[in-house]
Amino acid sequence: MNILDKIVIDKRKEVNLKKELIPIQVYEQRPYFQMKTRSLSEKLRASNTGIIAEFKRKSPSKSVINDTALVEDVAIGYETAGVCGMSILTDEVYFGGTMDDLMTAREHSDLPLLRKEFIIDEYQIIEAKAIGADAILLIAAILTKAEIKQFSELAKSLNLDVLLEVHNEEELHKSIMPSLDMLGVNNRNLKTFEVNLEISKQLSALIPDDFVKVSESGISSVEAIKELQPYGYKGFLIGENFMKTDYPGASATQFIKQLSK
Ligand SMILES: O=P(O)(O)OC[C@@H](O)[C@@H](O)c1c[nH]c2ccccc12
Repeated sequence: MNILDKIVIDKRKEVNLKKELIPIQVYEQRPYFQMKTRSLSEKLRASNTGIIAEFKRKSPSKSVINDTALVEDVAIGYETAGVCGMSILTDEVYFGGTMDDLMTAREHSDLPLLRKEFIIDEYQIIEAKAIGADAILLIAAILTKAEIKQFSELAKSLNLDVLLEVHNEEELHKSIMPSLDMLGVNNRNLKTFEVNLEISKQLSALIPDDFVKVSESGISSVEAIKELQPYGYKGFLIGENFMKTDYPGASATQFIKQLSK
């Protein structure tokens, strides 16, 4: 069994348990549930840099990346750096994130916030809105076409932006539908952890122009972004390159300065 299959099995158990503890109606009463959301895709479209910076403590591929940085410091740092949005892992078992991380970032910043989660149930989308997210990630590798449609339409009805992530042509073909805002190409194969930026280049021509194109993972230099921009990419999701440093916000500031030159 690959790691992605394992994560999904655990996630189903986790969500089923949570559903019994916290009914959806409770989430629908939360103040953030009524909050006006900020559009990540519009911000990317209007930006010349397009950085989505991630808060990631650890990952199955790298183990610990940063276990001392505080999410509030990083959120403020990223916002000061001028990123377009912040991605926050809320998976605890494999990525060391929590829903509290997202709520803390929400309290300290006005950035569009992407809930980075393995979404396999509508419940997690309601939850995302209730904790203050502006956008959700959907991963084509773990969803059927019908689920992608159902989940993205629910997200749109809550005014959440949708970033749909693919890693190959087959996933891309089953995913293209009007209820998505952003199409992300993950340069990392979630089953083998192999990273290759060429995947973004190869798939770019197959993504219709109505979607904001995002290149995800393994981006560690300004040069890499300059290389991807001619392929139509407007968004760049960067985690480890910032998080592996002592001051992720300061690293993002340096990076964006260099990119805007
Ligand atoms: O740390 P990196 O290599 O810059 O990658 C960030 C982000 O793209 C990565 O964390 C990611 C992309 N898709 C995911 C899906 C689930 C968990 C994590 C991810």
